[in-house]
Amino acid sequence: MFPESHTGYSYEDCMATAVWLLAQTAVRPLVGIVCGSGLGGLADMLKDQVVFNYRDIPNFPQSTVHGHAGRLVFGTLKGRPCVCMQGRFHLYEGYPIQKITLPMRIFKLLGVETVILTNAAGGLNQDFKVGDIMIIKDHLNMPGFAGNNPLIGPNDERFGVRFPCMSDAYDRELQQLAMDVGVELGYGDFLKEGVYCVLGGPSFETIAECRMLHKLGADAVGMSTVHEVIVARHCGMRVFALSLITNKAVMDYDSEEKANHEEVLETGKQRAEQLERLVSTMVTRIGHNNYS
Ligand SMILES: O=P(O)(O)O[C@H]1O[C@H](CO)[C@@H](O)[C@H]1O
Ligand SMILES: Nc1nc2[nH]cnc2c(=O)[nH]1
Repeated sequence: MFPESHTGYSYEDCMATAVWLLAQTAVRPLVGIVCGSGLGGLADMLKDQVVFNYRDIPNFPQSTVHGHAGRLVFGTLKGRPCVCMQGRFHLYEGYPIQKITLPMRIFKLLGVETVILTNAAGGLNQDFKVGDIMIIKDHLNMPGFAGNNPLIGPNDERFGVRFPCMSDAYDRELQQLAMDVGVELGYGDFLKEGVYCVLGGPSFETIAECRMLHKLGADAVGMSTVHEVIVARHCGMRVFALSLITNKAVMDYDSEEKANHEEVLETGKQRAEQLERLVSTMVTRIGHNNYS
């Protein structure tokens, strides 16, 4: 049904990748960042970079999407050790769901405690504008409803429990921190919060689908993040995620608008600076070791 859907990636495989990476950099990251479409500039903020192309990392998939560079960048962000995925993997690229989420387990084995995920998304909430930043407070996992969940297959307790809780997936303290930092930076007018819905893609939604998702309680729709969140929470990392609203979902049969990837990348460029400042300021204020 799904590509290689039951071939997991063993603890030993993940450990081998983590050990390989740790042998080549002195950076011991506590924060892991995932850059969404057109948001790879976040990785460029890291100082004293050690960069790996995905193709050179054992067991790593390759980025195939325009706007996802395919580099794992280690470095420091205002003195804090970080690792940053400049490019993520999506279901529609044809990878098994376990493979697109593999980097979360490698983050864990590298010592990462907090994961910050970003994405580009279509706005369903009628109060949202293009360029708004939505702090994700919850998600709707549509592929999960159809039986496609990254934790399907044998469970290795060294990563986490068989049935992980998801009602606390998005850390509330980090949501509040983002709101506080955003307001301090003067971003209050375009900082929102809401529910992100993941679909498989790569086709964008029909008008009827957008209307349905909105009725179901989704504020934004995209094709990523949720699978990574599930795997990150399963192995006990703290999660913060945000969506840049890059386009308005088309909800009206009279509309002439058409979702397209060029607009997504263009909006990313326009908001890059604020998004980078928001994330980097958050990183300097995140406590570690028992989340102090
Ligand atoms: O979620 P990210 O990786 O930001 O990318 C989003 O942008 C692409 C569509 O333009 C899709 O891949 C969608 O998921
Ligand atoms: N599914 C989906 N993904 C997106 N990524 C950026 N915009 C969109 C959108 O409108 N729909």
